[in-house]
Amino acid sequence: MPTSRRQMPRRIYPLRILGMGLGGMVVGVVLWERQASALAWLCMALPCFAWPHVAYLLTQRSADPYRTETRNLLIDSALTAALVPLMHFNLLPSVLLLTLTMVDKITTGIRGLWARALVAMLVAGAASTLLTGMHWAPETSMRVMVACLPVMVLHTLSVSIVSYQLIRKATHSNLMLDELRRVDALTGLFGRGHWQEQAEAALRRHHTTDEPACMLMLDIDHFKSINDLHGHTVGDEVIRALAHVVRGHVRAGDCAGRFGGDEFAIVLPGMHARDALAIAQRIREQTECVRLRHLPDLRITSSIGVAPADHRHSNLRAWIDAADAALYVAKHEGRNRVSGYMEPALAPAV
Ligand SMILES: Nc1nc2c(ncn2[C@@H]2O[C@H](COP(=O)(O)OP(=O)(O)OP(=O)(O)O)[C@@H](O)[C@H]2O)c(=O)[nH]1
Repeated sequence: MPTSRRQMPRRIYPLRILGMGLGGMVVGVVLWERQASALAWLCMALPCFAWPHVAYLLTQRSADPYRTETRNLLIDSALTAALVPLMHFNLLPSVLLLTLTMVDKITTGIRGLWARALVAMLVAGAASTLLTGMHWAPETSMRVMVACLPVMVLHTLSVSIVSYQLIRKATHSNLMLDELRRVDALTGLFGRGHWQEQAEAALRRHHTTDEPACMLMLDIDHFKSINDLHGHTVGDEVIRALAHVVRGHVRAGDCAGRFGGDEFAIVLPGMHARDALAIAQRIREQTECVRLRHLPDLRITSSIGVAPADHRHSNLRAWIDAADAALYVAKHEGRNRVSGYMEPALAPAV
């Protein structure tokens, strides 16, 4: 069961004490004004002051506290509606208490609870009218109006505070979701979706303003054998180490992402092919220097294809294909090298 559901009874307990207690005081003022019988006072005191504790005990002893609490919420509404005939339909407190109990049901976010509460209120209101008799005295005195004020103020404030907390929580969760969508969990580089959006933006800029941009497609050499020989955990470590190298060679405005398993893609906006090839060479050289602490003899190399953005690239796919083609050349020519699309392949700088 989600934590929020498990904590629901504990969260509601003090709110129920406060809400029912303040409601009880309003009803008490009405009963006092009309000099109600002791039985009427008892009928007010039990739901308003004893019920919150009974409800809490019920949830504490329940095998399914969430379900019990949902039922308790319906009982809250029924008890509130039963107070209305007891107050002889005194207009302001009746409308106020019925509205607030409905607001409480709606703000739980439990699907359909308000509709079930409405039924419970109608039944309880009718039953209470039958038992107490139909006495119609809707006028509200100034004294009762004043007694209603704390309920209005405190309820509005508490609902606002809860809404504020919920909005903060939802905003935080949305940010986390966005972060998960943007960032690859293993490497901390951009995930493929976000990388593609950035790459598309760079290509669009190239088409509209002629701003140069280059794409680097990097693949770890013989990565499958690293996995096969040393296991996937070591494979993951190698991927992370490569991501570290990549991160060390990109500027703030560049976009480095994990394209797939052992493949990385980097977009360098504003950069011409010559500079991009130099960066690719540095990344390749740095890859050779990577050492895992517990496997110092493991040698890692990478192959990198470089493709400048071109007006003939009608879409991102075409640009990626160009970088892939360059990567294929680098692999084909023996790996551990950089190959530029339309540029002659560069031998490893040893
Ligand atoms: N450890 C690990 N392995 C992965 C992950 N994603 C994909 N792989 C593995 O990466 C390997 C990819 O190998 P390839 O790039 O196809 O081939 P390669 O061995 O690198 O050969 P070349 O690229 O031709 O040098 C496959 O064995 C995948 O199972 C991952 O997140 N972690």
